Amino acid sequence: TDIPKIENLPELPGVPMFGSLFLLGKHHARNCARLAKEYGDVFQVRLGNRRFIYANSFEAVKEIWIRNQSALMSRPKLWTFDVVSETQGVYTLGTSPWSESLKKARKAAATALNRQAVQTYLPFIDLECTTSINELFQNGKKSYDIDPNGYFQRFSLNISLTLNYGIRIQGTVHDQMLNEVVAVERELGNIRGIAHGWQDYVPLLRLLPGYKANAIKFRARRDEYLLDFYEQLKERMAKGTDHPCIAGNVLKDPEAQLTDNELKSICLTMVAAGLDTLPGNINMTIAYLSSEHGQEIQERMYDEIIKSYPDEDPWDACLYEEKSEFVVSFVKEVLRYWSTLNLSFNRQSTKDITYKGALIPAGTPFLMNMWAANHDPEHFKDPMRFIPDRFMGLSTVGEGTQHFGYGAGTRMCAGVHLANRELYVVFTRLVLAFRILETTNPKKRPILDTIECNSVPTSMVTQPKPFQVRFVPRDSSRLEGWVNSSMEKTAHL
Ligand code: HEM
Repeated sequence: TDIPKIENLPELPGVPMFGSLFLLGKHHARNCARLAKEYGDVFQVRLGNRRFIYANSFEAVKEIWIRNQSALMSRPKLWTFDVVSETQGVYTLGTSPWSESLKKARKAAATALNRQAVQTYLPFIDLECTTSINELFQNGKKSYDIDPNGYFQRFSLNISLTLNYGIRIQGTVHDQMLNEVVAVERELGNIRGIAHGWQDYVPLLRLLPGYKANAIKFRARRDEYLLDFYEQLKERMAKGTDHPCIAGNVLKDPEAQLTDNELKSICLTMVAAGLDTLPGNINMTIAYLSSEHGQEIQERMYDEIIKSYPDEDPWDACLYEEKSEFVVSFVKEVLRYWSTLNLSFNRQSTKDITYKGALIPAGTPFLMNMWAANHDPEHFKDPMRFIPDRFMGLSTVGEGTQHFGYGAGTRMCAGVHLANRELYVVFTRLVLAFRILETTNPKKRPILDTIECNSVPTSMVTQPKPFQVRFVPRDSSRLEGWVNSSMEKTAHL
């Protein structure tokens, strides 16, 4: 292995050349959680010729990712993803190893995504959320049974495009560009999945045709739409019709502190970052809400929302203030329960770390088994149950990390404020607008197991297997009123 065996730290059994790849199979998260019962919650694993440290409990993640955060700031490079980034010369912020340049680009992105900045994006959340709910409403008139996937992919992508380039996809969920971006980013997400490509760990496999060609093909398709978005922005700037946005601000500022590659890295990140994570959470939660327990949750949630906004219109007010403690707790439970990035993004240490007597040298890659930490029975009561009010009574400040849905420590998700507000608004409005029911066709019903629901188990992010639910408007004329008022308010965007 690249890193020699670490003393005083359990190691999973393996075979020559492949290490523990066969043992871990496609479901690293669940298999490691099982193996942790035998080998301890932190162990070393040989994946081909690379050595990784896996952390599989809430306490272990807290110890390594939070208490040792200054030592865990980098990301390892993997062969296939390197091919994707080869000619472009840039990584997304989430895949970049630590460097001064990354620090600058990350700071620029973090400023554009901080709590204050998110307040200025509320009209975009209003527009995109209304567009998706309205399309569900209109399509529901033809058939109540709908697969919600595309609706929230467009929601997420359009917000990213608006923030970054000042543009949005105007089409329906069948729009060609939307589907191209979703398909390509999904494949790139697969490539980044730790369990996906054994060629990352077994160099001999790289000689087989296909791996490199596939990565290059998807990289080329991504380059094409990134260029297209960039050109659209430049065209608008030339005509003076551009909207304020991250890329535009950098381009217009003669003293911009960012290089071309740093800007490119931000653009790449913005397009990719929320595209699967956010819809994965929304869609699996819609699936859950259609279940028997989901019916109870929807009724409680509806009452709680109405109670929390007594003198205001909740459709509008939920944009500005997260007044319902129940919905806030529900959102946290969504992130904990589904753990859609079930192995988070891997990290690499920049300094030695000592863990329970084991000296782990700088340069070692680490994997947070987010799924295992978020379902750790030592930390969470009934971890396998979805309990919407689980986090009620816990203040958002001073209670430490409550779940690891956004990772932890120095390289924690930079989009957390935006994502939290998006989830709060989407769930509040969905419950105000509809009763989400099970479809009458049993074959189209969702799989609700947090691991089995994933159509590509080796991917980086959970991609729900296709399913349908019924969206039945609670009150069509009220919903029409809400849609019309939001559309009027956001018409200028
Ligand atoms: C529900 C939605 C989301 C989830 C569950 C999620 C989760 C994550 C996780 C687990 C990481 C890795 C953190 C770590 O290494 O500890 C991450 C990184 C990141 N996320 Fe998110 N994310 C979401 C939405 C977003 C959005 C909407 C954006 C921005 C538009 C965003 C921007 C980023 C960036 C820039 C990083 C890289 C941070 C770094 O490496 O320094 N995320 N996210």
